[in-house]
Amino acid sequence: MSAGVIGFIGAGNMGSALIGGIVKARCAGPENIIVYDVIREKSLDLRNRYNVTIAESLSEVVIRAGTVVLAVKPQNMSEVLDEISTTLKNVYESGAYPLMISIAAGISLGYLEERLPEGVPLIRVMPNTPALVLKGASALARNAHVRDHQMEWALKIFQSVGFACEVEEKLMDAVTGLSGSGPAYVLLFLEALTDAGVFTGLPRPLARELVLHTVAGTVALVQETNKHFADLKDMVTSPGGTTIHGLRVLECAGFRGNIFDAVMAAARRSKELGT
Ligand SMILES: NC(=O)C1=CN([C@@H]2O[C@H](COP(=O)(O)OP(=O)(O)OC[C@H]3O[C@@H](n4cnc5c(N)ncnc54)[C@H](O)[C@@H]3O)[C@@H](O)[C@H]2O)C=CC1
Ligand SMILES: O=C(O)[C@@H]1CCC=N1
Repeated sequence: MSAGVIGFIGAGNMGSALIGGIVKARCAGPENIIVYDVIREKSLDLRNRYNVTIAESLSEVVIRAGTVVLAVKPQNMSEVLDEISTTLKNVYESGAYPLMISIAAGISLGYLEERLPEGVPLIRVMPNTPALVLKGASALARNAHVRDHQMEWALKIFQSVGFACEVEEKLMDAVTGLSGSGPAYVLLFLEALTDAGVFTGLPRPLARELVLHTVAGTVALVQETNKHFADLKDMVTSPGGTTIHGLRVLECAGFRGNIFDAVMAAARRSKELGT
């Protein structure tokens, strides 16, 4: 096992987003990243793009990596854990356990502990897809076997692809419903806003540019002024003007309530996936 080697089990949307981000941010060189996916084309694609190493089996990742990221769907987690459990015991007999990191929605530390040998250091993470462009948001929760330096290393990995912080595990379902699933809500909004621009007569490329600059500019406005969202909203909203007419339609359609419901539904699903 090499301490600096990061192994990935699963190279789908999220595994590849993290690998791309880690390489771009130079958190680890491609020579220190090893990947295994049951669909070999996915690993080959990553090797073509980033020059990372391909493993021939799950066990090879566990044997060679000091940190192993489990990036398979929650539904595939049980089979993966069964398969790596024995290898983990063998690795321990010749040294120490690798740090195991799961990014699977809903899969709790307790679930992982039950299926892996006693004493394995485990971190549960909820990242999101903007990690691919180093703008991700991740929350990390650890079990009792994770030492501070291991947590710092894991935070460093996820900070290399954006914002990352440690939270108590009881907050993970809420984090999943908000920032894990959040990019999809935002993209739906961006798409709807663009379509609305097209509906009112704007050429699509222009509508898209206006939407992207409006959203990026608004985020920058909040970050730079640090003002409350409502104060900045009021700045846009003239008495009897255009904005208040638009806002009224959104309020009457239950815009805020729908967002509450969406985040709650996703958080509930995260909880269900872990049971
Ligand atoms: N997509 C997202 O926005 C986010 C996903 N997640 C979590 O990340 C995990 C992965 O999600 P995605 O990347 O979206 O899914 P995905 O389906 O794109 O990727 C999963 C990969 O795992 C591979 N796989 C399945 N069984 C395997 C096995 N036994 N050994 C090795 N590889 C195997 C599949 O071939 C696939 O490439 C999930 O647990 C999800 O909850 C977390 C945060 C955000
Ligand atoms: O939809 C999902 O289950 C995953 C977890 C968070 C974002 N995507």
